[in-house]
Amino acid sequence: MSLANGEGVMEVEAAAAGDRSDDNVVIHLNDLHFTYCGPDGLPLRGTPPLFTGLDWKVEKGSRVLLIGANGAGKTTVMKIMAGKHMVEREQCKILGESPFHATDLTSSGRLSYIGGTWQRDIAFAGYNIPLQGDFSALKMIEGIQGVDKARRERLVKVLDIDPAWRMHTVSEGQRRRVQLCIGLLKEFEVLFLDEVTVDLDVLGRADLMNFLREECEQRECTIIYATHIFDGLEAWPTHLAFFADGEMKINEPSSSFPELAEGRLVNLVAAWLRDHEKEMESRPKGQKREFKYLSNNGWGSGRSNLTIKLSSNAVWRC
Ligand SMILES: Nc1ncnc2c1ncn2[C@@H]1O[C@H](COP(=O)(O)OP(=O)(O)OP(=O)(O)O)[C@@H](O)[C@H]1O
Repeated sequence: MSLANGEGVMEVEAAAAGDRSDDNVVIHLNDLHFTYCGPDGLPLRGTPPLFTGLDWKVEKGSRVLLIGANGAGKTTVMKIMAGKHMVEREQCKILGESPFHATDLTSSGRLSYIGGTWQRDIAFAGYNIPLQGDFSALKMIEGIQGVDKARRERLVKVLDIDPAWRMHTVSEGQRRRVQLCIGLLKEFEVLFLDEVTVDLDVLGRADLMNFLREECEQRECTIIYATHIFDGLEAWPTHLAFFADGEMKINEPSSSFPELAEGRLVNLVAAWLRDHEKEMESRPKGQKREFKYLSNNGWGSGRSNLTIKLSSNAVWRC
């Protein structure tokens, strides 16, 4: 670029200003494209891509409530941001790095993802078997190396974990508490929480949310929390993000919503969902859409959860 004319100088200044305004951005989705693929690694024919150019920036220290209807794509986008699905490097940056490629982000604990139930696939036993075994909660928790002892003790207290619990006899809620403790042991910089409070009792949930809020305030870490349970959450988020149709429809600071101060978060969310439903209903039906698939995002947790929609399933019968 030539700096000889005034235009060039202005362009450089504008670029520098843009860089500066991004200094605090820790989560950056930039024209994100994503499609779930079939067993052959190709997009399922006729299935629309989930994201076709999703942009999102989140600043350091934010606590974002990620809101959206069932199937909107919250889990998928969180998994992409947690490095569990491969996308092009430039399309997803967490703490300045591509989370799929920069494995040190997750191994160091700087980026933590806690979601789903705590399950694994076990040969001959089946898929999604809850993690269990005749070992104690303490053994699991102490198995995580490089953790500050005071932090560990605090978390065990906050989550009200009895170190003597045997993991094969605990309830769902107790198992969830141990999962949360393990996910929070390291001092994360960015945390993705995907509907993890469903099994917690009211006090357990309140204590956890207070702990997370303190973490953000004291250490300036960033949390994205996807949930459908909004009771008592009004004072927690710094931002609300409403996600629908593969787009971030609303992404605003909490101060923009008087409903929060009035304790009516659930009404606000219900209105967004209803408006979106109406918008979908008013769209012309039966229109054939052309889909453009930009990249293949092959990760599928070791097995296919997909419906095979090919015209022939001969391969699968042989
Ligand atoms: N492994 C998969 N293979 C193919 N499609 C999938 C897979 N996982 C999810 N999907 C589809 O992607 C879409 C988004 O799912 P996702 O789980 O991200 O939504 P969500 O917003 O988290 O929903 P919920 O609120 O119900 O948890 C859904 O239409 C779902 O059917």
